Amino acid sequence: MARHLITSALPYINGIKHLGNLVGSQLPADLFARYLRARGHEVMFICATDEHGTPAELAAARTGEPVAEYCARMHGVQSELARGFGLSFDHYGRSSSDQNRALTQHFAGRLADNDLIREVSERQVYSIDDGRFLPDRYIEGTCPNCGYDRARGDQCENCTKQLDPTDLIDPRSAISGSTNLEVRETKHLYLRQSTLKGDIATWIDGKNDWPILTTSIAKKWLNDGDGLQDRGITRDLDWGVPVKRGDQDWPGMEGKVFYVWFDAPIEYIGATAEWADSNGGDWESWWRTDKGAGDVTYTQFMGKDNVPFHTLSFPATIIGSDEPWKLVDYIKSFNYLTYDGGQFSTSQGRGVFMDDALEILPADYWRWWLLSHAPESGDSEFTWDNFQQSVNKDLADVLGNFVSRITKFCRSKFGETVPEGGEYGPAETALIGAMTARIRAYEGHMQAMEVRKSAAELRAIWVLGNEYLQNAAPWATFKTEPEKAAMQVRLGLNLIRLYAVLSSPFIPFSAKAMANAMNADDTWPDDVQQALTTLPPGHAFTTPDNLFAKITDDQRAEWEERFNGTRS
Ligand SMILES: Nc1ncnc2c1ncn2[C@@H]1O[C@H](COP(=O)(O)OP(=O)(O)OP(=O)(O)O)[C@@H](O)[C@H]1O
Ligand SMILES: [Zn+2]
Repeated sequence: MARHLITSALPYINGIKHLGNLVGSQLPADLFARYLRARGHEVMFICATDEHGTPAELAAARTGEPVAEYCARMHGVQSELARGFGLSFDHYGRSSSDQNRALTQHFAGRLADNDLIREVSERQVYSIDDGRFLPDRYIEGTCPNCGYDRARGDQCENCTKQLDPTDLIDPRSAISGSTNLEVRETKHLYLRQSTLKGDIATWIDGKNDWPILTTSIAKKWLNDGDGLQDRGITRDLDWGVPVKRGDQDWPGMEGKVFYVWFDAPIEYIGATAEWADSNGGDWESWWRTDKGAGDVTYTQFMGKDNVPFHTLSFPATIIGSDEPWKLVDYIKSFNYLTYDGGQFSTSQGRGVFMDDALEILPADYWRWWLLSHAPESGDSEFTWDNFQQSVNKDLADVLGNFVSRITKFCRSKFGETVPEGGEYGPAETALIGAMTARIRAYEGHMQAMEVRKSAAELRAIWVLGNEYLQNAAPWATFKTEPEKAAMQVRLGLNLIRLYAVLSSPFIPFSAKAMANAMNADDTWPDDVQQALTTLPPGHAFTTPDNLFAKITDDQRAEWEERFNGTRS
């Protein structure tokens, strides 16, 4: 048994996540966590909402709630949806927690002690009417690059150019619209990442087994242009972790908070501390190599835009602290899922969002499609047509049909108990051989986090059973050799149990329904031949309702229409 720490990129708090967010981080992390648990490993699976930063404040301002209340409410909404999708977090925390606040201040203090923080005096736009600075998205104006008149202080959405608030032409406050602005001097803390460049480069260079997507992004930021740059880690905002040096005040930094990207990854640790505080566990044994985390394997999951922060900034914080914190061992990154010829977009409400998805179909339908089409080697596209085909073929025709045929046939001829009699012949021996080879391949892909290959292998395992059933044809055998038919059905019922165990990381709800129907445990099939005798003659089962309903053409057309615009 090994110990595995798994984290998913933190979903941002300002709204409900879309299917792209789900398949780019939380869902594959859940797949891996469920697989490792099924193999008997000790797993700590952590996620949390990322709650600081200007988009949260602006979203709260739109609903009229105080930002802390807005975040608490949205955390509740996201937790509920996570449960609905079967995301099996050991803890789903909040980056605004007391634990994260203390840890963030602690890291900043350590970095300062190690001379890795410098103070920079910079010019920022100040709104006289609002009585505050206007960082990032708090300011809008005309883009100096393309002339778009609603560019934001951090980026122009039209031409994607990264901006500084002082670059904007005709700037105005995003809060009040006021143009009564001036540029004022303000002091900020910068993390001296450039000093750590050598250490980080050496660390990345040692990661030969990481996905190329991960290392290529890291190396680009490390080496392109002037190389790794120092980064501002504070902001003139109210909402966030107050700037402190450990538990001491930081002279000159009064009223400022840490930048959201500084405190968000620290919340992986913070959320584990939250877990420990509510469950009585030992969080340090997962994170401190001097306190038991030496044997932990740590894997992170995220979409490609989050890679720089996880390969450079967060490691700079960890390495720079010069304390024995656990560094990530493997970063599984994803390309983007696109929606029907365009991008998923939270700000524009484009695509399918987690709440709507669960309203129209059960979670397993989405889990299966998303994981079997995960954007691993390149972007992948969601289309309703592809979704319908994949659900109908893989889930309904292959798996669902197998379960239904075996159980219904058995019930009609032998009753709802596993029948006895008959001996394996060559067909069964061949099946067990083929099944064993495929299951071992499946394990290899799952261990390597090859999500699509794992899905393809699982599907092939389902197909093997279907082909066996088609050839064995117990409904025909029964007429002349009832004992042989009994053996075939017994094997089929045991295959259902086997499928429940193997499929549970992908489709946990349906797997549970299958296991419940078979009154079976969830022991992993280390020995396939033996696993197929788990349900002995006389063992009672119940015939499950149809596991999967097919998506009709009418439904597909209706949903295509319903989700082809944007939602507010
Ligand atoms: N279309 C996508 N496909 C795959 N992963 C995505 C996609 N969009 C975002 N992600 C990933 O989803 C995770 C959660 O992201 P987050 O909640 O911060 O939203 P985001 O990146 O701001 O996306 P959006 O701008 O669409 O709201 C991150 O790991 C991010 O990289
Ligand atoms: Zn522009």
